[in-house]
Amino acid sequence: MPFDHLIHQALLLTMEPRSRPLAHGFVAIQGTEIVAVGQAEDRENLPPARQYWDMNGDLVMPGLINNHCHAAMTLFRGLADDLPLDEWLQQHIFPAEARWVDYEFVYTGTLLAAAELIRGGVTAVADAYFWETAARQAFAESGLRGVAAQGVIDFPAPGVPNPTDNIRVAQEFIDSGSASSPPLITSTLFCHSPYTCSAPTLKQAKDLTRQRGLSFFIHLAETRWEEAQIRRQTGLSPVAYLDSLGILDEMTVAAHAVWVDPADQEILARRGVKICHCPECNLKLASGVAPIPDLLARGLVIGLGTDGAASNNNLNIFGEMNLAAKLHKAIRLDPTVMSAREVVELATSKGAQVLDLGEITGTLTPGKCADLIVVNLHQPHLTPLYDPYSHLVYAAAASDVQHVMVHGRWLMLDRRLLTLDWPTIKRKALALAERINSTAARFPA
Ligand SMILES: CSC[C@H]1O[C@@H](n2cnc3c(O)ncnc32)[C@H](O)[C@@H]1O
Ligand SMILES: [Zn+2]
Repeated sequence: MPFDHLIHQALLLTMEPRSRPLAHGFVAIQGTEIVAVGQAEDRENLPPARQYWDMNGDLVMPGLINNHCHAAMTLFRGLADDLPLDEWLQQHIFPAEARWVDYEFVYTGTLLAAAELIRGGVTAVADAYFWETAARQAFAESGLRGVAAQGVIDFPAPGVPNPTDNIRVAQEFIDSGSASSPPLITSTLFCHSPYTCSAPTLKQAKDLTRQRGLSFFIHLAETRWEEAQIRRQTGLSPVAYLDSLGILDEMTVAAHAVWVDPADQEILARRGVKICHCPECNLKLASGVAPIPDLLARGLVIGLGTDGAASNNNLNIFGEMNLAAKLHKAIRLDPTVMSAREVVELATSKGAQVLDLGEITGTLTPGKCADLIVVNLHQPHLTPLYDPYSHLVYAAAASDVQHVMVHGRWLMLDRRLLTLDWPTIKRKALALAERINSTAARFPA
C-alpha cells in the first residue's frame, strides 16, 4: 500500500540523541505518523508514495516548540515598552486586559499569533491566558499542536470577575477540553505566579492538575522584586516556598527561573521540575539572566519560550535560540557553553519533553507524529553550509522557514498559510486595535 508523503532529497536533522545530519535524507509519512526516516540508499525497500516532495537539499527537521506564550497578547504588542516587569504588568497590561480582553479579543489575537508562529516554524506551543476557550478554538483551527492553559490568578481577571471562581473556571475549561477538544490540544491551567496566587489557590490548582494527570504551569522566580516579595512574606525563596506547598514535581513547568540560587537549583533538580527559558523577554524587561548552563548541568529538562508579544515583542523561536546561545557565553565569559546543537535540542526534543509530548513529537522518529519544518538553505546568508546547527542558531531567520507540517498536514507551503485566512485575521486585528487606540484612557493609572 502506498504511503501518503515522501519528503526526500533533504538535509535531515532527526534530533534524536547523538544523531548526525543526514544528506539526501527522506521522511515517509502515513496519515499523521512518520513511518520511515533515512538516506537515499535506504529508500529502495519503501513502497511508493501518493505525493513526493523533492526538497532539493533544503533542511528538514522537527518543528520548533514554543514552551511559553500568551498568544492573544499579539494585540498588545508595542502598547507598553521599556518598563520593568512590575510596572509594565500592574500599571499597563493588567488595566488594558481588564478593559479589552474578552472572547473575541482572545480568539482573534490567538489566530494572529498562530499565523506568526507557523510562519516562524513553530509546530507546538504552550499557551496561557484568560478566556482560554477562545484560544483553544483558534489553535484548533490553525492546526497547531499545543497545550492551552486557563490562567488562574487571585485578582479579578477577564472572564473571571470573582477570583473565588478561578479554580472552578479552570476545572470547567479542562473538563470541557477532554470532552470535546481536538486531539492536538491538551487543556490545563496556568497559575500566574507565587505573588498573585495564594497558597490555597496554588495547592488547589496543583491538586486539580495532579488528579487529571496534566502539567501545571507557573511563572516562577522571574524578577528580583518577586524574590524579595516572597522572602518577605514567607521567609523562603519562591522555589523553596512552592516546594513547601508540595507544588513542585516532574509535571510542573516553571517559566523563567531567573532568580534561582544553588539551593533552589538543587530543589528544582530533585523534584524534576521542567523549565522554560525565555531569554528575550527576560532581557527586555531587565528581569535578569536564568542560570541555564547550571540547570542543564544538574540534568533539568529545559525548553525555550517567547512569553507574550507584549514583552518580547515577537513569537520567534529562532531569536530565542540565537539569544540562548550567545547570552550565557557572554555572561560567563565562556564561548563553549550552550553549543548550537544543544540549543536546537532545547527548541525541539527537549521542548517536547517539557510539555510531556516527548513520545509524540520533538524528533523525526518512526512512530511519532509528522511535525516538521523545511528551512530554505538556498539563500546568500546560509551559503555555504558546514554545520546545520550553526546556521539554525547563528545565521537563519524565522522567515527562512519554507514549509510547515503538523500531524501529517501541511499548515504552510512556500510560506503560504493553508489553514488560516490571513486577510480576515488582519482585518479583525486592526479593528480591535483601532478601538484600543481610540481610547483616551489607554493606560489607566
Ligand atoms: C495567567 S498567565 C496570563 C497573565 O500573565 C501576564 N503576563 C504576561 N507575561 C508575563 C510575565 O512575563 N510575567 C508575569 N505575568 C505575565 C499576562 O499579561 C496575563 O495577565
Ligand atoms: Zn508569561
